[in-house]
Amino acid sequence: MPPNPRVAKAFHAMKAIGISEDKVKPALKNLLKLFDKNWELIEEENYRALADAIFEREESEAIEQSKKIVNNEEDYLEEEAQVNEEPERPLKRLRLRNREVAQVNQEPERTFKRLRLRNREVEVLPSLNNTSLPGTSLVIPKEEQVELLETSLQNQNQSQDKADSPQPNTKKLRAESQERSDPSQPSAVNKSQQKTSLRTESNSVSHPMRLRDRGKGTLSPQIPSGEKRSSLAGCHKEPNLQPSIAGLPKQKTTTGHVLVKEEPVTYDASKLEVPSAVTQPDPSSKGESSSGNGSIRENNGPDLLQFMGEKGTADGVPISNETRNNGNPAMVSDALGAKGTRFHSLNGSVGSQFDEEVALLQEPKLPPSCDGVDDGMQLNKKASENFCVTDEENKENDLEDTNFQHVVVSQERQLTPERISSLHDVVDIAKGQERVVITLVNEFNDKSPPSFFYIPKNAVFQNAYVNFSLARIGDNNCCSTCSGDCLSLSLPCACSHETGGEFAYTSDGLIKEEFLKECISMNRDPEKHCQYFCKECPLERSKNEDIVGSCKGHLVRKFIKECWLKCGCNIQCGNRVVQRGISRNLQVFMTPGGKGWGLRTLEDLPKGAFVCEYVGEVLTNAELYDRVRSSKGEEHSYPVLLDADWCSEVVLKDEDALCLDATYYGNVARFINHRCFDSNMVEIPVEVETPDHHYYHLAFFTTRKVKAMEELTWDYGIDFDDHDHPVKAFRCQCGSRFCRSVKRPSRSRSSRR
Ligand SMILES: C[S@@+](CC[C@H](N)C(=O)[O-])C[C@H]1O[C@@H](n2cnc3c(N)ncnc32)[C@H](O)[C@@H]1O
Repeated sequence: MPPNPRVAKAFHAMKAIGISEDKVKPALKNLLKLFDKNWELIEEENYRALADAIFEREESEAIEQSKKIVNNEEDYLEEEAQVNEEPERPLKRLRLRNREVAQVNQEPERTFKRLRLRNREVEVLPSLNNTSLPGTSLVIPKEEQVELLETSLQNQNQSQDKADSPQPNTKKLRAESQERSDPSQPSAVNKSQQKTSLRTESNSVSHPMRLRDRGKGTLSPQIPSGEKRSSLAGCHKEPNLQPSIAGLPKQKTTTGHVLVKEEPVTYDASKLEVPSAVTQPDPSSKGESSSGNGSIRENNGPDLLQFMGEKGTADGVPISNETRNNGNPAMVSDALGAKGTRFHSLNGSVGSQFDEEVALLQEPKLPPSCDGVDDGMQLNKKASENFCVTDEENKENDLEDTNFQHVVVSQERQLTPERISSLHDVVDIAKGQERVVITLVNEFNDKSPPSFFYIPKNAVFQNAYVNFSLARIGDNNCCSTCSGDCLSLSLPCACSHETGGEFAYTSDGLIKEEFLKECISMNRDPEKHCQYFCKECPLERSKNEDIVGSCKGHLVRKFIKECWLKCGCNIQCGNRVVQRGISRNLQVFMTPGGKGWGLRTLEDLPKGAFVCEYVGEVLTNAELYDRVRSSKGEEHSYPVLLDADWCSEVVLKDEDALCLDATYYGNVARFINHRCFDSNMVEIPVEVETPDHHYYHLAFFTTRKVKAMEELTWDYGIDFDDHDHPVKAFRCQCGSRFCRSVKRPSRSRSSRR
């Protein structure tokens, strides 16, 4: 049955004020009954009746819940009141919002004790329905908690007569809400984003992370087109090229960064701060991903978005709405009505016809890992300590399945609609553009997510020359006579030629063991692998056009070659993994170790699993160089260097020397932090649209099994000793025992890389 457009409109109207479908559905159903399906009454005054019904429903649920809590704790409290007369109110522990607090009890002082007890015991909010997602879990700043508590106490004092007269703190809250909803006022999120983008005191600058196969210098020179260059084509080994650059003889990438964290470098990754709140992935999500069901939303088209000549990204000026809406990218800091924003699906039992209508209207359900919040669950201390498992920790301790009992604090339901709308983007930072929902949580501080446009595929910024023409793909570069799944062929097709006559993938969609091993080795021990050396290296020239340093070498990398448009196989072909996009349950989270945001997996990942691609703007190195110079200390995500046929005999033009920058346009990979040497992911170049390595995709695969909740990391290849580089490296907090930024007198080269 086609969806009832009126239901859809009602959902849409509620969504616009931050109310998710699962809340709308039962209320709408009731109203339809109540009004005998008279839609006019519901639609009046922009669905006012519906909004009221939802809020009333919430309130009565809260009252119910509060009553339960009161009953449960009554006895204990009596005891506690006699034994323990704590003089100080442990305000900081309290996380209840005023409405709920006000409903707990009519006696303020007593309520307070109850709250204190409850928070001490469990630090969990009462009775939360399943509308909360890990991605919506945000801790209320401490000051706000205090404010809320005070507000609630005053509310209680006056609750007998339910007077309408505004109370001081309520006023404050209202003012805050109004401010947020007032379009003329920047929202709280936007304010902090502004703060981030305006930060000038720091010395952050970007630099491209170089693919280790392709050389070392990072910033491209301003090369006049047509200038004759000589380079040495061919491959020869030249180990110990730069003994002075310990640990990273082939790459050096450095960066300065805005937020050089003051926290000490920790080598023991297990000593992590206990979080105030944690989220729980649904155990049922384990091992599951949407990859298995073959639901593909977008692919088969060119894997590159063209944004030729877009202005404003280089200097961080946000792109206009029209620009955004016409293209795929969606700015993550957007407020209401964002394309593809999803809310939690319904779970209530609702009547038949309505159900069908609603079911058809619903956007895809969130992955199971996103909705497994157990209401009122007690905080399991062990779980909270383990909430964030570092790869080091996991490797060494081989954590048994820890049955994490993660608890969400401060959930969606407690927030005002205004607040919800300002935060709702964190439900899916990909804004519906990936096959999975990617949530974002901050359990440590009140930092907002960075402002950037989420794009699921690379996009050309301006000058980069990327040629996708079908004519370039010859018979040897595709398998036009294949059908179905190329991996099932007894004799591998032409698309396996580049990987030595064998496909890089197993039939389970993982990278083959040997292939993976070699890629890891190339990253960890580049000196052991074949390199090219340019006579005159464009990357070196970029550092200093007057005195060009010698080429540091360009690794001859292993590439994955995937089937593409001219191939006869289907999109489910086992040789099309990266182009199908992200299929794993991932989450952006605030790391506790001073590295800022990071990316973690919400499900166990096997070794060799594709996680995500590094997506960003395709820039020429010259453009990047300009960008870095003009960014003047602005925080920059890490650019990576792409191939430029460095060693070819032809003259390299500016538009041939490419890199990817995810600072202003990027995907989830822009949140992946660096870990020296033993990171749990490795980057592997993937050739999809082009038959050469001029432009390619950079994909991350796991180097070992990765447990759910572990942070995902990769080795940026930074040379922390490269003080000559125009950009300074950040202070590494990776916690690896092989950390290259740690000064150890006896550190040998091999111990570092
Ligand atoms: C690609 S971004 C990663 C996401 C970033 N943490 C954020 O909050 O947006 C790279 C930046 O993250 C920080 N970072 C990444 N790995 C780090 C590490 N091991 N130690 C300290 N900071 C790190 C640095 O500030 C670096 O410039």
